[in-house]
Amino acid sequence: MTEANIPSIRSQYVEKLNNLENIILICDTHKVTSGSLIRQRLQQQHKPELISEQRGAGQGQRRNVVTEIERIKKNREQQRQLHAKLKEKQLHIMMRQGNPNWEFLNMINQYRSRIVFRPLQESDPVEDHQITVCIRKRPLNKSEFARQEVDVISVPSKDEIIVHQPKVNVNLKKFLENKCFKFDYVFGETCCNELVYKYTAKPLVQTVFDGGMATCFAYGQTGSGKTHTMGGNFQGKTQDCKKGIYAMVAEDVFKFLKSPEYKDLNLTVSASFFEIYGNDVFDLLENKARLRILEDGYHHVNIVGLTEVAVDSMDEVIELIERGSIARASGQTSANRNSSRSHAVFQLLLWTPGTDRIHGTFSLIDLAGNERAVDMNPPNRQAKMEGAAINTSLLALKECIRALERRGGHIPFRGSKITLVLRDSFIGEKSKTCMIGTISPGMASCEHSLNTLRYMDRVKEHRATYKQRTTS
Ligand SMILES: Nc1ncnc2c1ncn2[C@@H]1O[C@H](COP(=O)(O)OP(=O)(O)OP(=O)(O)O)[C@@H](O)[C@H]1O
Repeated sequence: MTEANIPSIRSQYVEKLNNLENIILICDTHKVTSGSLIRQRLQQQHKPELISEQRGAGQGQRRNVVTEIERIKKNREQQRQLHAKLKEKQLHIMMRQGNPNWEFLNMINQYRSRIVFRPLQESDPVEDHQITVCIRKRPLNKSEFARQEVDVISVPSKDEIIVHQPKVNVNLKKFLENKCFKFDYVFGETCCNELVYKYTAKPLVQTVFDGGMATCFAYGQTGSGKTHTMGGNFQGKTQDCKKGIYAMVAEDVFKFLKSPEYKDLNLTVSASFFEIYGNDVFDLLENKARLRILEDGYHHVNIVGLTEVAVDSMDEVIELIERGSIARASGQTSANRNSSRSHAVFQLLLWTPGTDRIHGTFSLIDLAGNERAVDMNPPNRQAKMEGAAINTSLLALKECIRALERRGGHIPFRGSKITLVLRDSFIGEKSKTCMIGTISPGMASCEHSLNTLRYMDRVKEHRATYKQRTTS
């Protein structure tokens, strides 16, 4: 090989890479088409009437099912191979473009190539827990792609998550610390809000109709997807509130109300939406009016003057969610210009008719960004106070949930305003809670992601397990 040959060899190499990219794209399109066909067929086969017909039809049909399963298996294997090729291609592109973190990317890809991925699927059973702790990883966003951020989070199975933490030792040798955590469910970047809802808040709707208190929290770093999960998908700057857990819960509540089992109870529904910033409560349905929390002689905690709107259709609920979300984002209080500094609480209350007795309550909470609680260098006194208040409230919350799981003993709900307001959710046999930890996948967020996972791990200490391995 002479020097003169180098440009022509390089252009041949680039051409080959481009061909490989085209082949992968074609295969990918084919895979999607055939995948959806198989899914359609399987859905048809699972219709109850068809299943009973199939039973009668006997051996021939059974053979068809076996062939179909084999085809799915083959398809899954092809998908895995394509996935591996795509990752390899991504690595080549990053190396060509001079990504400073390509060595870490290479190590992560090597690690992933040894994992057998088995993510959560719609058909997986929903387990019954008093406290459900789960994690959701969001995909890399446009600006992270532009910064050539490396995705350091892997979701190998429906209940495991691995953080590939990049490290450099004293000899300047780069290596990874792969930290593996286990939770009730882990949702990968391709999971939609509907799937997250199915395994988290949906099972708690029954609790409310059984006369209990249900609570669902979204916890995580700013920008990790808490509002996306609770309030709904963003399309640009506009939020589709129908696609969030707030709205999905309301939809199921209305379905339950009409069901033969609960129709005769004639329960009515009301909704409220407020925000807790520091030690103050602001009404999101009333121009962020400042409210006071008082405890009556029966130890009932009341938010004095909170707007509660009677609702009996989804349109009314969506209107309230939109109104509250806009008020939260607009930041009318001079102090709180950023939604990530406050906890937002959306509540649906079921009332027994003709009385002032609450049958059950569903509280949905979009918590403040947890990185603010650990900010070691706040820019000013106000940020320092904010950070301290968030830290105190998140610690108190963790202790209250742990006390709920221990069933009995001291519940430190006076530790913060959020736990005081949600006091009733931490007592009683019928209370159920779900925590969704949200994770940003980028390398720059690695420390914050680990903090979120450790916090969630401690919420449910006796069940979650934690392993740590180091590879170089
Ligand atoms: N699972 C996801 N899939 C696709 N995009 C997502 C996902 N989660 C979050 N995003 C996007 O990431 C961005 C930040 O998400 P979001 O506003 O929900 O974060 P957050 O944790 O609520 O932040 P903050 O604490 O500031 O309110 C949004 O543009 C959102 O659309």
